[in-house]
Amino acid sequence: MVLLSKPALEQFSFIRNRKPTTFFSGIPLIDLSKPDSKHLLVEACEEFGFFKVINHGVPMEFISKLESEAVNFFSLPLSEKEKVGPPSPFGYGNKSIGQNGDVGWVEYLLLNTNQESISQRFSSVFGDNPEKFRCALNDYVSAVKKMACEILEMMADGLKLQQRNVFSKLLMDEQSDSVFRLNHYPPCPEIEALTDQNMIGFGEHTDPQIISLLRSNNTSGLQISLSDGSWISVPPDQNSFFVNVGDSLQVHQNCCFQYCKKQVSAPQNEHQ
Ligand SMILES: C=C1C[C@]23C[C@@]1(O)CC[C@H]2[C@@]12CC[C@H](O)[C@@](C)(C(=O)O1)[C@H]2[C@@H]3C(=O)O
Ligand SMILES: O=C(O)CCC(=O)C(=O)O
Ligand SMILES: [Fe+2]
Repeated sequence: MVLLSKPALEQFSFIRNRKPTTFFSGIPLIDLSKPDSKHLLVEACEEFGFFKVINHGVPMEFISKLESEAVNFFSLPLSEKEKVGPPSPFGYGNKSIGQNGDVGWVEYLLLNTNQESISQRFSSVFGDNPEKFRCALNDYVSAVKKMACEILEMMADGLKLQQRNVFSKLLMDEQSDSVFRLNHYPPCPEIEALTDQNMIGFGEHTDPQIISLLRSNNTSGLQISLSDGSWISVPPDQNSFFVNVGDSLQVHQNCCFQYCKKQVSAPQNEHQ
């Protein structure tokens, strides 16, 4: 029998002392079926950097199929899952996140969204029916990419940029480095009961991409940091997607968004 004493547990880098935060109700809501949402979308990117989308067009059938395939995959014995790991950079990972030695109480599959790379390496793992997993992945990833393009094009529209596809073409490029990540946060009741603290699944970070689209089953835990440095809990919603502005868009925002604002608010001055 192995027992972890409290001081030993405190050494655990998975556990932090962050106080639980209350659910926040002010997350901007964007209805993708309304063309007028483009203005709200730009505002949400600028002011908040995080928003929730509804009427996103990703069929619930695709979402449920992928979720059930993911549950099957993560239920496999560790030795089976490790056949497609470690992520270098793509594949199955467990607790180690990224190349900088970060750890979390999470296991995941990290894939390139390029269809070919999704279909190759993983055939051996998906048990009796690899086609089923592959198909669920392809359907889901294609539908989410379509939604991401719609969001990026609405954003370009909202900014009155001449080329509507200025952002979305980066995603549609065959060489696009967009990634798909399937995170599973296993329960850890023993340690949580002993420490009275929640395990950190995926520690504090920013996403380097343009945008990240997040969807979870009805599980709470996602937190975001506001510009004043406070952390808030995002109320889960399994029927919606959450969009996080990544570092690359934030860089654009700092120049392009401000520039476009000037263009919109003082067009005459621009010509003088
Ligand atoms: C801890 C980390 C994992 C990550 C690189 C990072 O240092 C911080 C950002 C993480 C993230 C989040 C979005 C994507 O899943 C990812 C592939 C990325 O580009 O940034 C991961 C990185 C990773 O898993 O390597
Ligand atoms: O799993 C989540 O809800 C968020 C994880 C995350 O931030 C990421 O994968 O970049
Ligand atoms: Fe992230």
